[in-house]
Amino acid sequence: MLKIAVPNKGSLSETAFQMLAEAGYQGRRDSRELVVLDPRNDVEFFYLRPRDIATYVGSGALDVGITGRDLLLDSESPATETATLDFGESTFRFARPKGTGIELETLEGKRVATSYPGLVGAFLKERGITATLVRLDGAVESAVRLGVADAVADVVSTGSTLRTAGLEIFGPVILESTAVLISSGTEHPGAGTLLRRLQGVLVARQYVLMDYDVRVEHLDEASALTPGIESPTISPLHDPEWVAVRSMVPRRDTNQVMDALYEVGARAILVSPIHAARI
Ligand SMILES: Nc1ncnc2c1ncn2[C@@H]1O[C@H](COP(=O)(O)OP(=O)(O)OP(=O)(O)O)[C@@H](O)[C@H]1O
Ligand SMILES: O=P(O)(O)OC[C@H]1O[C@H](OP(=O)(O)OP(=O)(O)O)[C@H](O)[C@@H]1O
Ligand SMILES: [Mg+2]
Repeated sequence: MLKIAVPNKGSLSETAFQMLAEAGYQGRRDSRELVVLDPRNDVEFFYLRPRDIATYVGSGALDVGITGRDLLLDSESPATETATLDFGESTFRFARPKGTGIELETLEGKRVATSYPGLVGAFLKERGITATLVRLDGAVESAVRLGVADAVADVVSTGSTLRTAGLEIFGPVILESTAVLISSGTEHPGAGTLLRRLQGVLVARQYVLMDYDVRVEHLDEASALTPGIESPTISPLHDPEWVAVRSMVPRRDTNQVMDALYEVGARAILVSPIHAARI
């Protein structure tokens, strides 16, 4: 039975839960449940703090898990990233009080507050900078104002928490993070199925199915606009001068592709959602 670690709370938990449900797995019915057995799929889910997931998977106690890349690296666990899951995107950055002019080079000897000392420590060490890391659990943006640090290093998404705290980003990007699937490294037959199912959910979310009719002489032009993942499906129509085309198109490009297809003479352009996919 495949043992899967999933976030029980925090920014990643809701989307992780939704993706697993879309992938056909049994979710928990009550937020107090910590372990959920899913015998139909031969898996067992362990609801854990996102920060602890890499530790459990790295130790081999659990086979795979969903967590953030930043949390995985911070943990220094031997677990490895096997796929990105395209949610929970964030950037890990240094920030300073507006106008103080602290730079990466001048962090030497200064105090940097962070909830990710493993990640920040490794980044500074690689660059030969020695700073004092002040480990905090959260809300690190307040650390400078409260006098326990000279700068902070934290997760930035919209940047509004930083702005509100009177801070500004400086220095290089420490890490581009996203939710990831991680593995203990031991090959488990169920792990491939989980990965394919989650990738199927991502494809179903990111693509639509586009159907249209086009005159044969414009087919090359039209299918160049809708190359699909492998190649578009071309079907004959009763009128031999026309063909029907079906292809997957990135959801965010839907309207631009429809406009361009119309321009090259395609008609009856129809778009439908994809419920599930196995690519
Ligand atoms: N505002 C955000 N936008 C996107 N991703 C975020 C955001 N905040 C945290 N994350 C990501 O979520 C993961 C952190 O999980 P965590 O459970 O600590 O989230 P959290 O929102 O900080 O929860 P909590 O603060 O309740 O512990 C990291 O991978 C981080 O990059
Ligand atoms: O750039 P933004 O969109 O403002 O998001 C970034 C903020 O979100 C997270 O905080 P969270 O809400 O998880 O609180 P925490 O600091 O207590 O973890 C993160 O630690 C930042 O503080
Ligand atoms: Mg947080």
